[in-house]
Amino acid sequence: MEKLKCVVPDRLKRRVEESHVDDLPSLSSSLLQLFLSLPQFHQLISELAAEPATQAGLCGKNEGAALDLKEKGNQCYSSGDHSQALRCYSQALRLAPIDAHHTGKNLVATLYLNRASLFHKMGLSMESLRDCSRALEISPSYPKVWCRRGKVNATLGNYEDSVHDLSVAKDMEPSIGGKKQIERELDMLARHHEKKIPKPASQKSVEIPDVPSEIKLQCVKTPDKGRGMVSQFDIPQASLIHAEEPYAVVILKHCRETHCHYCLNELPADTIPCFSCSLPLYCSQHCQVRAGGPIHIPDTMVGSNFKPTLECIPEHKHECQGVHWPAILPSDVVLAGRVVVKTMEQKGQFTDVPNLSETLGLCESYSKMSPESKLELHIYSIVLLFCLHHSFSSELSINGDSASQIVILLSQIRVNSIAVVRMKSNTNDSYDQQDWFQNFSFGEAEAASSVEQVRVGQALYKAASLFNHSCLPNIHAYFISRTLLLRTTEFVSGGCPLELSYGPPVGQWDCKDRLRFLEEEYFFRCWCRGCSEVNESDLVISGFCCVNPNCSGVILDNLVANCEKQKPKVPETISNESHLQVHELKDIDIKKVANISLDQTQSSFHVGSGYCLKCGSYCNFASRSKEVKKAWTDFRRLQDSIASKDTCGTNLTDALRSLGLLRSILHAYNKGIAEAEDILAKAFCFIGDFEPARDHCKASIEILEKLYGPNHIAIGYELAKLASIQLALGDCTAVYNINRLSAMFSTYYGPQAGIIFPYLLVLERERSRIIQ
Ligand SMILES: C[S@@+](CC[C@H](N)C(=O)[O-])C[C@H]1O[C@@H](n2cnc3c(N)ncnc32)[C@H](O)[C@@H]1O
Repeated sequence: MEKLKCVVPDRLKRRVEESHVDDLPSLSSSLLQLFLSLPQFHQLISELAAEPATQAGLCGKNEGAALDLKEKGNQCYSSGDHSQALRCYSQALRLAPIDAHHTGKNLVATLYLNRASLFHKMGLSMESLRDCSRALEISPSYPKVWCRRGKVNATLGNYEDSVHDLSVAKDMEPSIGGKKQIERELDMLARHHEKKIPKPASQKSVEIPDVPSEIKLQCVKTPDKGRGMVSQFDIPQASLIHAEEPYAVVILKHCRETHCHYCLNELPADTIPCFSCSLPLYCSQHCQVRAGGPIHIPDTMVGSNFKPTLECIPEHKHECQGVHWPAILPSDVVLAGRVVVKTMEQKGQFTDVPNLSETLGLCESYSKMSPESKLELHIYSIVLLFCLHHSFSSELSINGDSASQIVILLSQIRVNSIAVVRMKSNTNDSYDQQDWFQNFSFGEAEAASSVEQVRVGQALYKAASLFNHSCLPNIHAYFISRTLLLRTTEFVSGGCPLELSYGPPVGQWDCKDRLRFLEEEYFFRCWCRGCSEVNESDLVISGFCCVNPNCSGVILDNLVANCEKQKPKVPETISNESHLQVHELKDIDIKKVANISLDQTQSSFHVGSGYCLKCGSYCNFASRSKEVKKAWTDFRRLQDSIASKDTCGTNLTDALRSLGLLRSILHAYNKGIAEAEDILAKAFCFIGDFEPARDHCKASIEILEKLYGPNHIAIGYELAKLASIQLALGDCTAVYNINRLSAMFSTYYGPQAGIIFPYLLVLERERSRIIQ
């Protein structure tokens, strides 16, 4: 990419810099001419798009490597290194061509059989059963697989299935010795079969609820946010208002080895690879078929030139010929490829990239992008066009019009695609133990109740792209597999905009940071209520306290003050505003003073770095900031000592002293104090001193309630930690906090709360135990 950027002459770079959407076809055409004349461009395309000449390519199948891994897996199995054996077999499955044979057997079927035997040995019977069935689908006349599946079914208590499988194995087994061995298995099975054990429950499948028919949404034109969605009628809090499957989706690179490339859920141990390339991994055949297409394999294909038959229009199909580009190009470019292919297939035309703006109806951001980003879009659009020409349709014309359509699409993806996230949650079996809370570890509770969301994919949802952003959102987005669900987090009256948060909301970041994030990521100046009206959270979140001990005012730094001054609307009444976030600030008059101070026509106060908004007293902001920075080194040290499981005696004392300092310098609701209190809670839990841990956790929550409002989901995660500490202390007030967090989670996630956040179920079980 950098090499291609460098060869673009300044004259063309200037054209890119000044270009608008209307200029794109001729500009794309000029860039295309340029690249076509460059040998390094052709070299790049052949590396990305040509099928690997040798089987050793990055994404191609590789029989030799698969056989080596199979051997290594067998050795590890024999020496008892089960986890390494599993890695070897799974990697071999990824590399083995579907038509490869070894010692007269299909290699893939043999690998599934070997992995099934390993799973059986490891006690993973369901995984073993699934692998046996996969092997039989490929090679239905493989007696060893029938025999293994018979044994696994016996372990699972599936008596009839077991007898059936072993009987088939016996009939197929060519050797007398082998037949006798299977007969012995059958006899043993009959002796041990006293009573039939019920089959284990099949894998959990999550129902996606329907949006109630009375929820009617409308797309309207707004004065400063383009189109937006509103409700036609009043909608109660916690209502599901929208559910949508993605138009296209792609897994992020860092999740390729850990999450299913189709549904984006975490991978089980018995992963399934793609039949045609070595890139994707799937959690089930269901996902593999949807992504790569079903496969029908005759058992009699030894030595034949077998090519798998791919049916329907699976999304990975055009990328899966062992070519490198899906592994190398950025995720949003691969996503663009999927969108182009899907659109062309839907239209049934394969020569020109269709007019995507018309087809998708999404807003674009091209003109607002930096010259550097624009040039990147142009280069990627041409590269992608060549890759699609090679892997998808050789009829696809390579011209300025098609390339410019892809430039627009890439700019649409920048502002309309949604990150698919998963909650990082520890579903450790130890939660099932009765005495878990007696052996409580804050680290475990924190991992379990972690607020951390991991981005696993990037997707385009056509209808959901019409929802605008607000830093004070009234709807919440979450995912079940790849389905996007939107739920109201408050009562929304008919005609009101329905807006979700594209980034950190009010309470998490101050206004200047939010504005910068939205400008950089989505190219717009946010005009939501949180960024256009003064709110208390933004004033105090990074504020300092007044030097005057009798004043409860707040002192802002220069950047925050400037940002607040630019808010065009300062609400005149404070107490009657129903939507205000912070209802019970002790020093509510900060807001009144802020309103006057920030409205420069009415105020004689200085609003700038170092002046108190309430009394106008001045403090040396720079020197106080330095003290705060220094205090934070103590908290970092404490965090490090917890992370390295050191005893933190002096570090804890230093951090406690620094908390006092922070409290004397920062405003009482500064987010930094909440973070410091949280670290202290963790440290006290670490040393098993739960009472101070509880107090620090509560102190942190009190501040967060002021910043986010009392019912925000961010408080829910903190309440999960507090309730865990209270349970460890045998403190029954945990019940109150569990009730609160249950209510919060069902507002945000409805009946799926326990799936999204499994730790909630653990806490609810504890609550039932206490109440009984
Ligand atoms: C995903 S789209 C939302 C639908 C869009 N308004 C439309 O007409 O298609 C995102 C774009 O909407 C606009 N937008 C969304 N929220 C906004 C806000 N709070 N303030 C200003 N513009 C906003 C921006 O132009 C942004 O790039």
